[in-house]
Amino acid sequence: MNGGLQIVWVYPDLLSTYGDRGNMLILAHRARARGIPAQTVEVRSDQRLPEQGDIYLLGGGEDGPQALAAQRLLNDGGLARAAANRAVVFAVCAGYQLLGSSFFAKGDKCPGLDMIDISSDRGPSRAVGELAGDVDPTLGLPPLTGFENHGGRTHLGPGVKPLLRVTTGVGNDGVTEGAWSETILGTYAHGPALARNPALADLLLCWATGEQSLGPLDDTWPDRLRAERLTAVGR
Ligand SMILES: NC(=O)CC[C@H](N)C(=O)O
Repeated sequence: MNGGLQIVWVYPDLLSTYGDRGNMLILAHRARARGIPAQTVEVRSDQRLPEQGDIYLLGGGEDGPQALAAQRLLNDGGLARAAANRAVVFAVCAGYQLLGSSFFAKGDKCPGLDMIDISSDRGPSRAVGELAGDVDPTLGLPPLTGFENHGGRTHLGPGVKPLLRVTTGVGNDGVTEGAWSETILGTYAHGPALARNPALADLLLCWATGEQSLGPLDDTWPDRLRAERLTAVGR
């Protein structure tokens, strides 16, 4: 982090469904509100990814754009190199699946970036609706709330931990949701996830800045949103 936080939105032209770009806005806002300068960079799929970013964000996408994004990210190689240098990666849905060894798109098995120990196949039906559950206690976060819409199911290897135990929705397989390892975290939660889960945004900011904690913010509005969404699923 040289003089400020660089937040990179990866391939807005391919991976950006259900308001996932909001994750970038939330991170920049919550950093600046703590006096941490933050710069946002949007990198299209025909451009090289910068490797000095502090946080890389990937969103959801339909099968075709997802497969193309994976191919271009594999050719580019920058995301894997940045993560190997301990950049933070936060990936949603299609972006989450393509960080693993393989995923399915339009019936074909596609190679992923193999950055985390997951693989995805197809489920018996599309998972659409609210997604909620209890986050891995080692992360110290309140329950997660999000919205999911995916056909894939994700299987976790021993190299990653699930992000949460599902209480509503499907996530990876109806039992667990998302995965994390070191400074890479993936989830099926749209919403956008970081607007619905500001504590998760702050965790990513702590990982990126090396801070143990960040000063409190007025979270009246996000708290209202969380209460409304969690009440809707009986929590
Ligand atoms: N919303 C998404 O990103 C969908 C991801 C993937 N194409 C699937 O259906 O599983």
